Amino acid sequence: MLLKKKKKEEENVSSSLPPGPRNLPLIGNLHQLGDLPHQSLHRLSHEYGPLMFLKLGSVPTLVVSSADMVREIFRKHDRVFSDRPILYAGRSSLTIAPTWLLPPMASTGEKFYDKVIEENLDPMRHKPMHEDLVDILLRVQKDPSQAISFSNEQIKGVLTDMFIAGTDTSSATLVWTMAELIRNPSAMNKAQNEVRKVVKGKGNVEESDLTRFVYLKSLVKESLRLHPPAPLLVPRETIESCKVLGYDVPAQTRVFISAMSIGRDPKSWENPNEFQPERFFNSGDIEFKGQNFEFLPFRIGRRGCPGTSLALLLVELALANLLYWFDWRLPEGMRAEDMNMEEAFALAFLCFGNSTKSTSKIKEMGWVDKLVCAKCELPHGRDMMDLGLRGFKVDME
Ligand code: HEM
Repeated sequence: MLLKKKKKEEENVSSSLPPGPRNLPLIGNLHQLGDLPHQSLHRLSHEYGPLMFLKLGSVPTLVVSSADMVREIFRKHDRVFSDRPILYAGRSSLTIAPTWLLPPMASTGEKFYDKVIEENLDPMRHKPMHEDLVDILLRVQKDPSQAISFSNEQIKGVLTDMFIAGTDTSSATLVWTMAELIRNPSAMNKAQNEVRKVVKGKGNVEESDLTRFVYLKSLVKESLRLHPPAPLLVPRETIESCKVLGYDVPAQTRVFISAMSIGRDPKSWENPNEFQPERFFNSGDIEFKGQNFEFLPFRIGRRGCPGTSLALLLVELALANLLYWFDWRLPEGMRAEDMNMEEAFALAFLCFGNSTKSTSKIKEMGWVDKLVCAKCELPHGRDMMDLGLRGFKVDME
């Protein structure tokens, strides 16, 4: 064992760096990433351990893939590991979107947000009852008493961030949860009973009902454990060099925290690959605040997703409405085991190194179209999705 570890260590240029695969000139380890980098890194970490060092092109990169290692790092070096690579910082304060990567989208987005800002500034505009996000940003921008100042460009950057970081992640969570429910009829029954009991004849699930859904919340957590939409979180970068368990971690090392490996780590979770919402049931202990190192779909330490509450609200509300309104089942002859649960590359714009990769999504969404409404016996899975997603839209507006 010791010898094996020694051999692995020797594969790195300097033995004081954490273990990792040998890298090639120029490309480093890029050739080992494949179509689904989070899965390739997960496999590699089985070989090299939960603190793995590699090079993506010339970029020194650290992959952290166990709760224990995350604990070790973030208890001691939270600040050092809280920066983002420079490629995220070009545009706005929060930016996770390297807009230069997607020129056509970026310019379309630019025009769109120009129009939004223009409309909000129009003195003839009908004043809505509540200020929207753009109104608030424009108000703060003009207020001389505010300590911060920012340009229209930065407002556009913030709106882009929210759009990019918020939409695909939330819908992927909803879709994975639906898929798991279809494969687990007893969980589906429990969730449906809970929602229908709480809402009983009201006709619609409302935001105020959400606090009463204990089982439904555990479903969403379990889905995020197994299928985190940002399986490597969003890349961090070390501010300065530091030592982790005696290994050197250089300054400006890119850091991927493998939320996916951590969520399926058998040391932290019993039957880690099984969908068992009960593990979270009534457990107020395991939360999204980044302090439960075995469960990190939204954040770790001081830096994390500012949209967590909104995301949970959107997903829970959509899911509850879908459970309230529909009995879901697959068409005759199609078995739950036949559903394709493979992940596929999906453009969710979370940036992985120098290319856009990848929140994980179910490979073939064909089954969504085939979902049958038990009341009218017609396949209208798409309508169901629309209903859920309309919930998103209404709330986002
Ligand atoms: C299920 C839905 C979502 C998931 C799983 C998710 C997950 C994440 C993760 C893992 C990060 C990086 C955290 C880290 O490095 O520690 C992040 C960052 C971010 N998220 Fe989310 N997110 C979701 C929804 C949203 C929504 C709805 C919004 C806003 C409307 C949003 C806005 C952002 C922004 C702006 C950042 C960058 C923050 C920074 O760089 O400091 N996210 N998200």
